[in-house]
Amino acid sequence: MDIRFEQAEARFEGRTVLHPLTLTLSERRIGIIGLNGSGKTTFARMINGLVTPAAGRVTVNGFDTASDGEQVRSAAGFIFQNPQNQIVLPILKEDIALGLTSRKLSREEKQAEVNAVLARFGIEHLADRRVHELSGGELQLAALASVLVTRPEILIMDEPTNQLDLRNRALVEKTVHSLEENVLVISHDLDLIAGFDRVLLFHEGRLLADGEPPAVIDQYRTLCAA
Ligand SMILES: Nc1ncnc2c1ncn2[C@@H]1O[C@H](COP(=O)(O)OP(=O)(O)OP(=O)(O)O)[C@@H](O)[C@H]1O
Repeated sequence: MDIRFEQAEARFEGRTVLHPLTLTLSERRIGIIGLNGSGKTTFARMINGLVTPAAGRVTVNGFDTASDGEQVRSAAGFIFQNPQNQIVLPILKEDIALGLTSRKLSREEKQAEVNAVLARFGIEHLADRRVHELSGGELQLAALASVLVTRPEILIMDEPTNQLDLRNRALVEKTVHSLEENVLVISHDLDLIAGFDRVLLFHEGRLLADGEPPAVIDQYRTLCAA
């Protein structure tokens, strides 16, 4: 994984939401923290081209997010804050199969891929369930499965444990730690990112701290106490 921000800036309606930022990301587990409205989601969305820079550029494995959207999105999958927003079809296995549309696979091969990804998260029993009937934790795992079936190298997750009870939170945490993919996680759950390789702290649209979890988390606590 090679993600580069080169003086990349984000603006909405003329207002700078992320000030020009230059950095390279290559670590396997990266946490993104900061107060509400500090620019975390905007930063994450810039990585897979959902937000394109108003100035500067962002590249993923050498592909420019502004001009090579397709390559960028196939390398970097995004799991939204509300997973129900990204599930399109009513039955889980059909929704997951949708992610395989662009691959030239037979019906049987598609079925095998869907089964494999469901098994990976221990949710085979949910294959025929209606998505709107799933619990928050099940939905979170279903969203993971629907993105990972496309085999992205990088997985970006926006507050994956936010609405979960302790049990489902533990389940999603365990899953995040066991993923082979490179993972970037925006989270207010400091336990989740404590064991990560690198943490980025955003504040008022700027990168305030960047380093190993203990020091950056300490700085965040100081900021919250101020
Ligand atoms: N599409 C948009 N149009 C206008 N303003 C936006 C848009 N998206 C984000 N913003 C603004 O950009 C700023 C940063 O928002 P962002 O969602 O990146 O913050 P965040 O750190 O992820 O916040 P939270 O923890 O609350 O999810 C906020 O002031 C927000 O109102």
